[in-house]
Amino acid sequence: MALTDARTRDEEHERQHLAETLRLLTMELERLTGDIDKSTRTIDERKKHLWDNLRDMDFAEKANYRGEVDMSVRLAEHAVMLQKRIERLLESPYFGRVDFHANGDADATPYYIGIHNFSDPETQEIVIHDWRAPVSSLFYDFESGEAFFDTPKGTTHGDITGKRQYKIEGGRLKYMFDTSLNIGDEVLQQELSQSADDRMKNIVATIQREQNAVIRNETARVLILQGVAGSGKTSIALHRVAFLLYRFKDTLSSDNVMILSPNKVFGDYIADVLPELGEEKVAEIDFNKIASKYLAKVTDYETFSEQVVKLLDQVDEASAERMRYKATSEFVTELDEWVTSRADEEFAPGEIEQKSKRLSVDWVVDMFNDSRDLPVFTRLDHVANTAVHLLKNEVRDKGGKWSAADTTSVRKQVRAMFPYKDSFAIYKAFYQQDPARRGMFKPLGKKKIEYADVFPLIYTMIRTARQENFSHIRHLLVDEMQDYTPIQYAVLRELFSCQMTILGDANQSVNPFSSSSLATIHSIFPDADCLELCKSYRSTTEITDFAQNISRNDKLVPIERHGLPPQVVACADQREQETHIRKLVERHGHSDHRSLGIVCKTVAQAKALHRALSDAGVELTFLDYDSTAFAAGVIITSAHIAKGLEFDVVIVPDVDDTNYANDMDRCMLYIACTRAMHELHLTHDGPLSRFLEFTKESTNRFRVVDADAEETAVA
Ligand SMILES: Nc1ncnc2c1ncn2[C@@H]1O[C@H](COP(=O)(O)OP(=O)(O)OP(=O)(O)O)[C@@H](O)[C@H]1O
Repeated sequence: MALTDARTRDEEHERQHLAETLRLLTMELERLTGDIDKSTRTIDERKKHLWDNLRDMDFAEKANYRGEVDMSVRLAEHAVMLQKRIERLLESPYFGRVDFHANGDADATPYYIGIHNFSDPETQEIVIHDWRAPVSSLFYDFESGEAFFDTPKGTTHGDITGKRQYKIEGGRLKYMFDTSLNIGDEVLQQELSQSADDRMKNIVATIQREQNAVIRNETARVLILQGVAGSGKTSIALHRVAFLLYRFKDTLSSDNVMILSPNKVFGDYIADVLPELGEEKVAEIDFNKIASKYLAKVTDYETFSEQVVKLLDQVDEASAERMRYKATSEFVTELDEWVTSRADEEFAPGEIEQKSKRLSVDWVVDMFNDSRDLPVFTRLDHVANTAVHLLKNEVRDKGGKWSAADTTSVRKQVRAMFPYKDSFAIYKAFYQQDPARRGMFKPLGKKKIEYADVFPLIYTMIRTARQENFSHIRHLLVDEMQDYTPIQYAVLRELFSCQMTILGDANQSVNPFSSSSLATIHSIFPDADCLELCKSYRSTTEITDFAQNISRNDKLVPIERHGLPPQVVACADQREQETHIRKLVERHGHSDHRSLGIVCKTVAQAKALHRALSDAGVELTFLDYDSTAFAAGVIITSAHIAKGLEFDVVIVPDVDDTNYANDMDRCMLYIACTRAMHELHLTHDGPLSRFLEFTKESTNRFRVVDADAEETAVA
C-alpha cells in the first residue's frame, strides 16, 4: 500500500513537472512567435521604405538599409529555427532523467534529458539538457551508484541515485520506467517492436552504452567501426555527427561534414536523422561521383553496380583474379612505390634551348629536385614554368621577341625528359613493364576500363599530378566500408585530410573478391581507433538465428525479441510463387505492419517480378540503380540496393539452388534476410538453395512448407 502510494505521488510529481515544463515551453514559443512577427513587420516596412525612397537615397543610405534588412532576416531565421526546436520539445520535452549527487553537494539534482537544451526564460536555469551535453552521458554510461562526467572544466564525480525513462507523445506522458540498468530493456523493446518507417529514425532515448562510446569519441582522427547487421552502425554514425557538431560548434558546421554513402536511395533513407536531431542536412557523395569527377575527361569506366551485375551474372576466373589482386593492401604498396619512384628512375634531364638561350642540365636537375615532395607532373610543370620565365626575360632583355610558340617549345622539351605523357600512361606502364603483372590490366574496350582499375588510376593521378581535393571537409563519414578496397581508402586518405568515421560489416560484402575487413582498412589508417558492435537490434531472435545459419558470425549477440519463425515456402512453379507472394502482400495490407520489401537477388529478377506482380494488380515501387528516393509501402528491389535499408516484412523470392549457389549469392541472401525486422518469408520452386539446407534439419525453428499447405495460413 505504502509503495503504491509512493508511486502515485511520484507519478503525480512527474505529471506536474511535465505540465510546468510545457508551460515554460509554451511561453517561450509565444515569445518567439512574437519576435518573428515583429521581424517580419520590420522587414516589410524597411523594404517598403527603401522602395519608396530609393531615388532620394545616396549609396551609403541604401547600403545601410539593406544591411538592416539582412540583419532582420538573419534574426528571423534564427528565431524560426528556435521555434522549430520548441515545437519539437512541446511534442516530447524529454525522454530521460538522471538524479546525480555530486560529491560535496547537499542533495542529488535531477537532470531531465531531451533532444535539445532548454532554459527557463525567466531564471535561465536549464530545464532540459541536450542529450549531447556532458551531464547527459551519465544517463547512457552508468547504472546506479558511483559515476562521473567530463566537462571542458574537468571531471565531476558523485553518485547516481535514480534513473528514469519516459515516453511522452503529443505532450502527454504515455509511460515511465525507473531503471537502475543502462537504458531499460522495456523501453528498448517497445522501440524495436515499432513498425519501420520510410525514414531512418533517431534513437536518442535508447542509445546503448557501447554505442554511446562510439558517438562520444572525440579523440579518434579515424574511427573504424565494425558492426554486425542491425547493430545500429548507421544510426550511431549519424548521432556521432550530431554529437560532434554540438561539441565543436565553434569550429565545425554541417557544411564541413560529408557522408560517403553507397547509393542515392540510402542517402534519401537516412536524410531525416540529422534534421530530427536539430542539425542541418550534410552533403553526400559516393564513389561514382568521385570517379566521374576525376575520370570524366580521362576515360570511360565500368561502374560499381555494373561490376556487381557482371559478378552476379557469371564472372570469368581471369577477371576475378584481377579484382582479387587489386583489392589487397600489398597492391596499394606496390603501386604507390612504383608510381612514386618513376621520377627518380625515369626522369632524364637534358639541356633546354630556345632562341639560342640555354639552361644547363645541372640547372634542370636542381630545379627538378627543388620540389621533391610534389607529384612528378607538377615538378615538370615547375621546371618548365621557371625555364620559360628565365628564358623569356633573357630574350626580351636583349631586345628579342618571345611568342606562345616559344613557351610551347620549352614545355615540350621539358616533357620529353619524362617518358610518360600523362598519369594514365604511367598507370598502364605499371602493368606493361613487369611480366608478372602483364595480364592484370585488361580494358573493356578501346576507351573503357574495368571497375577494378578505376581507383588505382585515380590514385595514380593524385600521386603524379596535382588534383583538386576536398579541403573544406573536416569530417567524412564512410558507410558500407567492406565494399571499398584498400586503394579506395588510399584515394580517400589523399583527398580528405580530415577526421573520418568508417563503418561497415565484413559479412555484408557484395563482392567476395574484393571486400575489406576491419584489419585491411586498418592497414591504410594505422593510427585509427577500431571499435566493434556485436549486438544486433533490428530483427527478431528468430530472423537473426536464421540469417546466422546462412553466414555465421560468432561474435553476433541477438537481441531477445521474438516473432514469427521465418517461413520457407516450396512452390510448384514460378506462377505459384507469384501467387503466394501476391497473397503475402495482400495479407500485409491488412496487418499493422507498414513496410514490406521484396528483395530479389538481382535487379533484372526484381524487374521481371515487378512486372508480373503489377500486371496482377499489386501496387508496389520498384527501386533500381537509378532510383533516388526510398518509398513507403511495398518495395521491390535487389539485395545490393536494399543494403542498409530495413522493412517490417521481407520476402525473398527464388531461393532455389540455381539462383543462390556461389559465395556471392550467399552474401546477397544474407543481406536480403537481415533487412527484415519482424517477419521473413522465402519462396522457391525447384530444389532449395544449398545455403538453406539447414532449414530441413530444424523444422522446429523455421517453417518449411509447401505452398498448398500455406494457402490456408496465408488466406
Ligand atoms: N539503441 C537503439 N535503440 C533503438 N533502436 C536501435 C538501437 N540501435 C539500433 N537500433 C535499431 O536497429 C535497426 C538497425 O540500425 P542500423 O540500420 O543503424 O544498423 P546497421 O548496423 O547500420 O545495419 P546494417 O548494417 O544491417 O544495415 C534500426 O531500426 C535502429 O533504429
